[in-house]
Amino acid sequence: MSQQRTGHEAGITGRVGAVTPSAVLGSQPDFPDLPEATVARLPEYLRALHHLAETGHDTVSSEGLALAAGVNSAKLRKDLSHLGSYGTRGVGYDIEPLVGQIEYILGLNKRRAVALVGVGNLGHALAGYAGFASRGFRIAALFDADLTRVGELINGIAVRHIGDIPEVVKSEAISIAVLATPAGAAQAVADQLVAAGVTSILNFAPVVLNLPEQVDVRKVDLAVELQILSFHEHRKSARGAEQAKAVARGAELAKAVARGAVNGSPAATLGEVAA
Ligand SMILES: NC(=O)c1ccc[n+]([C@@H]2O[C@H](COP(=O)([O-])OP(=O)(O)OC[C@H]3O[C@@H](n4cnc5c(N)ncnc54)[C@H](O)[C@@H]3O)[C@@H](O)[C@H]2O)c1
Repeated sequence: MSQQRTGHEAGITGRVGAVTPSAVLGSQPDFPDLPEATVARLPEYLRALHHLAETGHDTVSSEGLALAAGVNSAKLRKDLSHLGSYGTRGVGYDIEPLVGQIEYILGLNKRRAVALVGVGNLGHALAGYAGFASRGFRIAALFDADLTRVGELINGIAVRHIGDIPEVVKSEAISIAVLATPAGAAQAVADQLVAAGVTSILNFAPVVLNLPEQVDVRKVDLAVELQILSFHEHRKSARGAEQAKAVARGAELAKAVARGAVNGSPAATLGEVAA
């Protein structure tokens, strides 16, 4: 699933100084100079590194990590060099410190409380997803406007009414919210969340949110992903058709050459085929 920025949606866009391993792990953390595409790949490296650590590895080569993360190894080396991590020739990267570095950069060294608004089909699935906890997030609150849903327990968390957003966002120190309401309700709910103190929103509703500049919004749209795959399918079939035509033309050409060789006038027959 890819995530897209729309309108003023933001991520880490600025290049805000360099980082060294000691800056990451030391007492005076500085913030790294990271292109946004690198930021988008860091979670993949982290996932792959966790898996490698769980399967008993202490070190990994750049090729091994690139393969596990599904990226090109030159890109991976460049990304990790932004963190001041260059690996050791012949050994590769030490997994544990690299995990620490990436977690620090992604702000995952503390578990973040997340609110989810709109506990319908999608919201239920998200609220029940165990993967958030293992990746550093705690679903701290669930909200819905439908009173019949209020009080329902999902993974031990009771659904609250959206009227409780200000109180709960404050008491649970929530800065990130996931929006899974119908499109028509999304802007008003986002405004409520922001007024309560939320500063980052993961928006699943198919609508562009208009929010203050300082609020980071990421949009997830599976239909857009399918449309992109549809483009690739279309291109493959168009190319396939062209290739089939080229093969047919080649076969005609070969026949013409053969006929010409028999008749003694290949140039004329080649001209006929080309036409
Ligand atoms: N991004 C994606 O890939 C993707 C995939 C599926 C669905 N969606 C979108 O996610 C949203 C939810 O889809 P769904 O199938 O779960 O819908 P749903 O109708 O099952 O659930 C919507 C929930 O939002 C609640 N709600 C309505 N107004 C609200 C408000 N003002 N405040 C709080 N809660 C409110 C409803 O009571 C309901 O529980 C839709 O916008 C849908 O288009 C996105």
